[in-house]
Amino acid sequence: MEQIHKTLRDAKGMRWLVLILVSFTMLCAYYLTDAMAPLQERCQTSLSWSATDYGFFTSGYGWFNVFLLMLVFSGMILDKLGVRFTGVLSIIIMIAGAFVKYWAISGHVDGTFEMHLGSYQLLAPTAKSAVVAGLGFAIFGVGCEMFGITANKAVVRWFRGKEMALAIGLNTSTGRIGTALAMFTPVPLVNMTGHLSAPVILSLLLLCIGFLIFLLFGVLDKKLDKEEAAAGISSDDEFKFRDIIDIAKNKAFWYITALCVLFYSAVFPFIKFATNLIVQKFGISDTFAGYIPALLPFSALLLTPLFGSMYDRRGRGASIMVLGSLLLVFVHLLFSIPSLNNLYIAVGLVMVLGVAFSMVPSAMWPSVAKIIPENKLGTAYAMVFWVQNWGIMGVPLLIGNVLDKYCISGHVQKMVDGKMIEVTQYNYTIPMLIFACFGGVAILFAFLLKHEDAKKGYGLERPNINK
Ligand SMILES: N[C@@H](Cc1c[nH]cn1)C(=O)NCC(=O)O
Repeated sequence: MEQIHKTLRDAKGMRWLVLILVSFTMLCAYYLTDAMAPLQERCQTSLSWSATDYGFFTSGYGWFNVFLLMLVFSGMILDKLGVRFTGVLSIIIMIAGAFVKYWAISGHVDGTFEMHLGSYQLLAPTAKSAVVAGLGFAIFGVGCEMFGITANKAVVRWFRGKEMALAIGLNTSTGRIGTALAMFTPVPLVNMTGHLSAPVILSLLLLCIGFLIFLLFGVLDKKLDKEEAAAGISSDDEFKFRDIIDIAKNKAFWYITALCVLFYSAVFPFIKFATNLIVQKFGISDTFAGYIPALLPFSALLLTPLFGSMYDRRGRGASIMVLGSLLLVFVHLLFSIPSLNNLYIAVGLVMVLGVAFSMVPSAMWPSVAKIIPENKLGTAYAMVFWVQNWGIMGVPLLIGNVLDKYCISGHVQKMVDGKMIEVTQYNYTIPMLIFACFGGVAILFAFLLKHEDAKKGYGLERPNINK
């Protein structure tokens, strides 16, 4: 019988199985990334965290990635040692980070912490539990970002020339299921168990399952290696320092990176504060308030593959990014208007934000693969993520500080565990305007990217599927 499939990746079922295996761990990783977001007020009442403490802890995700250049090293490890090794390493790091985070928020750490350099105060008094939880989140962030670039590279390897954008979109979408679950399960879990750390324990369990599932992917990927070697297909994966210079010389790469950091700075940190925004602005209890931001990843998880598939078949990647950035600004500006405090408006705006949050990622990540050759892709994704992590780290810090300095609108007494506790109220107008500004500059870079593509012919406006 004539041989139909040259390698495993030519077998459709195998490609999609690989996607499922890689994506499950993505779901677990994204769950823990946002699992504390609906618990901002609970952290205030149970651990005495201010908005600044919460912002400080949230910024932890990027500390090691940014300052220790862990993301850049992750890219090098990925391009040098491959997706299987890097994937396993990243999951182990995530588990270690999750454990530290669990330790910090489960009542083992008390008191406050401050840091001085001579007479200069580096860190104002901050809840020690927020500092240790931030350290755990920083370790987890290294693993999570390492896994993100590994998953992207694995998917590109298995899907290039096929349904690449759809596959990347579906992989991201599975991550969004994790984010959606993180929006509405933590509060019920804490209520049920009486422990603030319950969602983190669930994440630890999920990550261990993700580890086992990723090992299965490793078996298939190794088989593909062998088949490609036998067929004389070489994967020129070796990392060279020159790669960083080559990538850095590419103007389109910097436009897409700038768009990435600005766009995501207006989305991921927004998610971290969104539950509290809904509580404060729309007067809903935090048990239900998390359901509204959950609509954001929900709509994104349905629409990201749709836009990915559109991009595969029809092209228009750069235009999709422009439109997505415009929608982002529209939503944040409307959120900033104090009189627009009707719950239906909140639901509508979050859903439109979900559309923007589908459009930009579904076009952005496959576009990187069109601008940068595959053998440098691990390093390229790592460099984009590294810049993006400045935003993921810096913006929550900024918003937390702005809230405590300029946005306190009052205090209310709430009954928590049988005790009356004073809870601070915030007005979110200034934070929403800050998010809108990031979106405004993102639009500019989306246009610059479109223009550069028209000049250099990267094919961002062309379909991905080879006919
Ligand atoms: N670098 C990641 C950041 C992230 C957020 N949640 C988990 N990881 C990223 O940008 N991933 C791509 C995406 O669109 O989620």
